[in-house]
Amino acid sequence: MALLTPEDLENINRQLHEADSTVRRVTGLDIKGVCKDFYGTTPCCEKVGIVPVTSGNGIIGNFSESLRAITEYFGFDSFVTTMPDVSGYYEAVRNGAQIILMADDNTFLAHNLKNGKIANNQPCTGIIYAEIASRYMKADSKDVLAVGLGKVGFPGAAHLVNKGFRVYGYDADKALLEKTVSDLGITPFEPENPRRFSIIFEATPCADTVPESVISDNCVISTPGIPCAISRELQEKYGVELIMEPLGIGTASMLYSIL
Ligand SMILES: NC(=O)C1=CN([C@@H]2O[C@H](COP(=O)(O)OP(=O)(O)OC[C@H]3O[C@@H](n4cnc5c(N)ncnc54)[C@H](O)[C@@H]3O)[C@@H](O)[C@H]2O)C=CC1
Ligand SMILES: N[C@@H](CCCCNC(=O)[C@H]1CCC=N1)C(=O)O
Repeated sequence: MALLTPEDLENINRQLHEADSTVRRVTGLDIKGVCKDFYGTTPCCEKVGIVPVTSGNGIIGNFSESLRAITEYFGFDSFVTTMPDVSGYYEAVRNGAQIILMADDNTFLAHNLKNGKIANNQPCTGIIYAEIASRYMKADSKDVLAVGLGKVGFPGAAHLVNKGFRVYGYDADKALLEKTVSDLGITPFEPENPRRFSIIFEATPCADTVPESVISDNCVISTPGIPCAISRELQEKYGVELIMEPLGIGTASMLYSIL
């Protein structure tokens, strides 16, 4: 699993603000507005306990601190426990947390202790980035290119199919692409005869996975994938609306989904 680095999370508040203004330009709503409209829920200062976890590759510098800044940005009352792991979980509950946020190297979860609802970051991230892309006000058709059909990309592509979009899918893993084509009934995209899209959704751990041949002027590229799916040069050349942020939008999706 591709893990975040402390560098990915630098200036998380600036990254969130920048992503929010792009989301507003693309959909007419800010991230809060999209989450509220999509999930039908609104935060009202729920107490969120953020528990650092030392397993596997261990604690990621400023991961917990970023989650605190993100939860505050979206209207929650949050704290990071002083202890990690089991002791931290105990500390969070004893200090009145209604929602637990914690992540090991494979699963990043949000658990609402009051209503029992639980969310996983990977599907929640794919679905919210796909939802934002699907709300692009200037889209010229219902055709979408989805690049990367893994733990984040597949749920996002499935969400776009469910919303009635014509999804053209691509993944470097041919077997996975074939399975996704049959599971979701999407069209396999062939890089050898490309066409241009006004909506592109990318979720891969590789850079430059969206070729120039598929980019149309002012298209939306909604991409949780890290590193970025296109170069700064291509983004400027085509006036691409790039929705890309390392942690906050996916975390908001998790939290709104369990309220
Ligand atoms: N921004 C955010 O909030 C979040 C970002 N992520 C990031 O999203 C990315 C995807 O995560 P997962 O879905 O969990 O990974 P995954 O490994 O389950 O799926 C990635 C997929 O991309 C495909 N792929 C790799 N290189 C490719 C290429 N050049 N062209 C086409 N397909 C290619 C792989 O075959 C794989 O199927 C990672 O970079 C991860 O760090 C994950 C969660 C949240
Ligand atoms: N155990 C560590 C956190 C590990 C998080 C690993 N997961 C990722 O990097 C995923 C989450 C969103 C994007 N990638 C800590 O508590 O500091």
